[in-house]
Amino acid sequence: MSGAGGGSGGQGRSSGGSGGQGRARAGGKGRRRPERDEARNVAYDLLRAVDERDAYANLMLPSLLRDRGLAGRDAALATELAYGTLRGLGTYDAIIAMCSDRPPEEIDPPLLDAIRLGAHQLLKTRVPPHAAVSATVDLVRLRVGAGASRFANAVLRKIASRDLEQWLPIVAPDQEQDPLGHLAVAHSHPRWIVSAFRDALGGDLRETAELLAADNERPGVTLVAWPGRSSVGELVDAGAIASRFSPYAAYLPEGDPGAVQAVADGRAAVQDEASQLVALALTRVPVEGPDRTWLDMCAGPGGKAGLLDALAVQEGRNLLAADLRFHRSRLVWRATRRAGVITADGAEPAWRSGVFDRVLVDAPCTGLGALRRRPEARWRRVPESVPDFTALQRRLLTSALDSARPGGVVAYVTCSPHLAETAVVVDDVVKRAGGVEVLPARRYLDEIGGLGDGPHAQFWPHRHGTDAMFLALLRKVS
Ligand SMILES: C[S@@+](CC[C@H](N)C(=O)[O-])C[C@H]1O[C@@H](n2cnc3c(N)ncnc32)[C@H](O)[C@@H]1O
Repeated sequence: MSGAGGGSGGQGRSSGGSGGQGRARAGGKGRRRPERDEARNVAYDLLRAVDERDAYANLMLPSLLRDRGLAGRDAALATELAYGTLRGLGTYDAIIAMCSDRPPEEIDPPLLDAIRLGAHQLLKTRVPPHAAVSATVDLVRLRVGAGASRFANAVLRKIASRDLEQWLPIVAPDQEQDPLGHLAVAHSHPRWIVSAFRDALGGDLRETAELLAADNERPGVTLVAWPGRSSVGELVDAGAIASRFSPYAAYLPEGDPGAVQAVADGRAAVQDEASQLVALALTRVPVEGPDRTWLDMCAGPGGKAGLLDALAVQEGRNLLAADLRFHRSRLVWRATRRAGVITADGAEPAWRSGVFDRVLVDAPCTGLGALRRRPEARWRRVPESVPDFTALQRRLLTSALDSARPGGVVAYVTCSPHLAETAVVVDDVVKRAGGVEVLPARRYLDEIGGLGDGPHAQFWPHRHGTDAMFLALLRKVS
């Protein structure tokens, strides 16, 4: 397929403000003024911030929407366009490459982001094709430049000549010859992540495709009713739906969680259901002897600590919550009521060894289990970062076992299903430490189906509607 564009494409001004550009003409033959569409501009600004400043889309978007005065449907549109584009850009770039006279990496980044935004509208939304093309061309005209808008127009018209189903067999590697490459392009994930997911799913490519598809869906909002402070009934009265698995969870089908009174009061919060369940599982394992002191060793920003704290208050236990970073410990302090909160290195603990009855180590990880929530994360992570994480995870789990008393229980948790960060770390540390019993984690998760066959438990977005959270439960025998 021949490329579009010609010499002027991508040579326009780089991204800048739009003020005073209303007199510019639209790209192509049209003589009308380009229209500024605030939802698309916000989406575009978010893409640029992610690219230029390594911004976190989910952290930056709320203030961007607020500053631009977008709410309701406009805010939803801006969010969908930005997140959808960030998630899908692996697929979109493969299609853009077929429709342009230069590979995506040679297109001026501000222009490339705008074209990706247009490609997303054309291939994944119900925006009519002519509106997707003209709105994107207007955006390019206003934000990048006139020459660039002609290039964008030509590329987008080529993209619009087929729908996504028709493009995929053209741009994705053959499914039989290169199944990983096919899944990577068809579901817009880096190949190394597809490979890690396939391994964690026992080599099942069909299920790997289901997981990748689930990663591209917007996750629902799950709330936690902190026991003793609010209840699932209260959340249900506020419009939520009681959850499938956690006795403290409710799904919020629509609306702003901050508008739920219990959340506004700090008696409930937003928390993934698997996050609740792994913390709960730790509290459910019977221990012989005293059960007074609990430790959350990597507690920031305080999701699991919030639930453990509420349970500890109810059951008369003491929780110590630690995090390496001061600002993360402050967030833990805000999320808890009675817990002791400290800034400390869990790998070189400030506390005495062998004193805690229950220890949670929710280790820093690649976060590959939460790709639904962080749309740009899949493109930021690199396989070279895995060994650094696994080295730290080994140190933290070893230290957690050291911190537990004989007979005490340790929960090792990651928000990643990558085997190198999950079972391999646990097997390795258990072997080296000696005197550790591996407990059947599923027994403490109400035997929820689909958590795997081994002693550990692995949640999955496509099976459970949760993040891909991993749990191993270990008892220190001696
Ligand atoms: C996966 S997050 C924990 C999430 C938290 N448990 C929750 O549910 O909200 C990992 C945390 O470990 C912290 N961390 C990293 N290295 C650490 C260390 N050596 N000791 C203690 N905390 C550490 C990070 O700052 C980060 O807040």
